[in-house]
Amino acid sequence: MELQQLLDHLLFECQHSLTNISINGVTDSSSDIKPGFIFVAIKGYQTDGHDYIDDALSKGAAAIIGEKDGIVTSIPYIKVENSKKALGIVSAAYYQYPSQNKIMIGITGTNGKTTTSYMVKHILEDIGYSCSLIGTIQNIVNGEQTATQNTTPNALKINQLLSKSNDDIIIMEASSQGLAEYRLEGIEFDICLFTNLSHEHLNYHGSLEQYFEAKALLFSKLKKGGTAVINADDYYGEKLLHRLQAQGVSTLTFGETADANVQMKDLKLSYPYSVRLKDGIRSYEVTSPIPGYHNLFNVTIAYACAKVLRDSPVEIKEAIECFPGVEGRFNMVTFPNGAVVVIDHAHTPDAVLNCLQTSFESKNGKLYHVFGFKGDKDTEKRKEMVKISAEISDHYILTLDNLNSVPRDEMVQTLKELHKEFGNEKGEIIPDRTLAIEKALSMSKEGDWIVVSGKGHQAYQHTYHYPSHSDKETVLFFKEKTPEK
Ligand SMILES: CC(=O)N[C@H]1[C@@H](OP(=O)(O)OP(=O)(O)OC[C@H]2O[C@@H](n3ccc(=O)[nH]c3=O)[C@H](O)[C@@H]2O)O[C@H](CO)[C@@H](O)[C@@H]1O[C@H](C)C(=O)N[C@@H](C)C(=O)N[C@H](CCC(=O)O)C(=O)O
Ligand SMILES: Nc1ncnc2c1ncn2[C@@H]1O[C@H](COP(=O)(O)OP(=O)(O)OP(=O)(O)O)[C@@H](O)[C@H]1O
Repeated sequence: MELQQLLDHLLFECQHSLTNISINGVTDSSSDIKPGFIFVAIKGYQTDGHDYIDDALSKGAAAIIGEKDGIVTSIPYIKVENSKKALGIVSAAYYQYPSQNKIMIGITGTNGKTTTSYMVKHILEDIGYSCSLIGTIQNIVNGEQTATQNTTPNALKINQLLSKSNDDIIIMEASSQGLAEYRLEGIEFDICLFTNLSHEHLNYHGSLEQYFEAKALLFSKLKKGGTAVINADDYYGEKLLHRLQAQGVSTLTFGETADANVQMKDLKLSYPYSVRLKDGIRSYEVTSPIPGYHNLFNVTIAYACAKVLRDSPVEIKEAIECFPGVEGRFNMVTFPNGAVVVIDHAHTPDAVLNCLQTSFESKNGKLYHVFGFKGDKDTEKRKEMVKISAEISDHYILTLDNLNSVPRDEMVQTLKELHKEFGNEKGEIIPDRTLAIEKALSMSKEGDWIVVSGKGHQAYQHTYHYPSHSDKETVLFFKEKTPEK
């Protein structure tokens, strides 16, 4: 492809002639540069891609894009305002704007993105579409699963996945960091979903308002004629709704609020969980295959999203009811003694509240809660999570989660302080996660529920007393060791 063609939508300065330069690929990683590539130098959190410009020259790059002034090279140096944004614009051009040729669904919100994305995929496949999925647990393209480092990968990776996909529809989770870091630059959507907004990632965004504005960026990427599907019960959902309506964007709302387009009525908050969805003059009772008030919302948003593409409520309802669930989202394991263990990814106060509340309403005995906090992440949310656990559970065990760069002793000290300040006499601290789970299990009896939250599908980052690699593996290991009654 001609270099000039790639730069069509980019604002830049360049001292070199840009004619007759052919580009064979785009990359922002010096290790992937091949002759004829354009190298986009990005200043990251760990490394500055501009330091690899000499490397790019020696590997035969045909042009460099960067945001630093005063760089002199023998090949065109294309100076832009923001390299991350430029990566999006250039990648979309190189892969010929693949998002324009697909039905694109983007999902944002604090909680429920992963669950909803899998549910939407399941429904749409059930009614005859093929779907790719880009999200937290994995990417699935043409039925092939690949590991992912980010919920929302960078713009280059997204365009590569889109151009590889032969599926009809792409369902993407859009994280606030992804949106703020221009990972969705150059991507357009047919349907954008807003699940909810609550306390999370404030270490990154600074305030709830800024966090909301990052989420709201997704909706500026709607194609002409696209639809925004919004939680009308949520304060920020309502704010977004008014903003989009003022811009003439087509919207579809859901929630318990009376004027929602898909109104949730008669919520049944015990097994079998169900909700009646009032959709215009029609009304459908839908049984949720996964427990919890929060999952009734996920069912509703998935219904509303599918309905935008195919107005077949009965087919959609039937598909929802046979949804198999998602790895690490309210996964229940029943022990021989009759206790139930729930493994859940809840790592925000709102998610912990939902997960504990659901377990509280389902238990027939005591409720135990094993949880911790990821190092380097939002620290402000921790006290709320401890307060909620102290309030709802009968006994909580604070334990370790991913430490990231935080030393173990420092995190244990943090747990002690949180326990002292916001917990109560019902709690204790067992740093080793596998021992914490073992302790909760040893206390449990028939009818008790044990919630192990925070990690869900994620593999352990550390080694513990028992040699397992995830909460699921730990729980199943103990289940195997427990004699049948
Ligand atoms: C803090 C953050 O956002 N980091 C993201 C960022 O990494 P970084 O800034 O550290 O990158 P870097 O290593 O400094 O490299 C900068 C540039 O130099 C280049 N480089 C680097 C080394 C080299 O030898 N040669 C070279 O060219 C790199 O290719 C890159 O272009 O850019 C990477 C590529 O896009 C991301 O994978 C990475 O996400 C990390 C893994 C991460 O954990 N991010 C979190 C904050 C995040 O984004 N989370 C959300 C989900 C949140 C949630 O809801 O739970 C997500 O979407 O994943
Ligand atoms: N609609 C919802 N409202 C509130 N909490 C929810 C909702 N859906 C799921 N949760 C809770 O949030 C946890 C994470 O759910 P899910 O993975 O679907 O969300 P997410 O937005 O993708 O989060 P992450 O990006 O961190 O994975 C679940 O394990 C559950 O405890």
